[in-house]
Amino acid sequence: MTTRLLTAEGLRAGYEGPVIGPLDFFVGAGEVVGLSGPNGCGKSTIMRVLTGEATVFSGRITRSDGLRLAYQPQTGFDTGETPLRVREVLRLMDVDAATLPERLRALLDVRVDRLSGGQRQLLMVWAAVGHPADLLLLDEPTNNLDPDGEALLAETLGTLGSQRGALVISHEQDFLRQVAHRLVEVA
Ligand SMILES: Nc1ncnc2c1ncn2[C@@H]1O[C@H](COP(=O)(O)OP(=O)(O)OP(=O)(O)O)[C@@H](O)[C@H]1O
Repeated sequence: MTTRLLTAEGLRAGYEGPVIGPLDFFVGAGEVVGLSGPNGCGKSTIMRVLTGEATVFSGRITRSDGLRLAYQPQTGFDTGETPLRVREVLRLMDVDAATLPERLRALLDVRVDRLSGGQRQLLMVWAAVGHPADLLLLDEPTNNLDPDGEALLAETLGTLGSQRGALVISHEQDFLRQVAHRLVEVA
């Protein structure tokens, strides 16, 4: 049987009160699982349960022992006034620059506050993909990506290997169908 990295059972979660559930799904090692559903149905909330930003009201979500997570939030990150360069951000995030695709390696010495929207998105996505984590949480990773960036991401998710898994939220049905082994519909 596949090792389960993450298992949700009767999960009801949210903020002041539940906004999702009850929901059952799992992510096995070697699997990419897609989360789809309309705006506001609670897809990001599932990821926020794992980062501690949302609350479990009933049911549960279980991680495999010692599971390491990498999270690419939909909203991106703010480096504020500090003029960090791409290589410094990656170092802070414990990401090996050698794992980056060529088009991002060319940006290593650029200040992150001077990246274009798509370059910034590529950086966020590869900060998660390049992190030595067992489970990748990618929230709308294709936002702002051009077709080459999207193809590169699809290819990378296809070669995660048998030990790692990914939970991917996307409104792009074609992309999800291409990368996901299974889809979970969040109503
Ligand atoms: N911090 C918060 N406090 C209270 N309610 C919130 C908070 N964040 C999100 N919500 C609400 O929870 C519900 C689910 O939001 P969530 O962001 O999980 O949806 P989503 O499916 O990811 O949406 P989208 O596809 O638009 O990104 C929405 O009704 C939203 O208004």
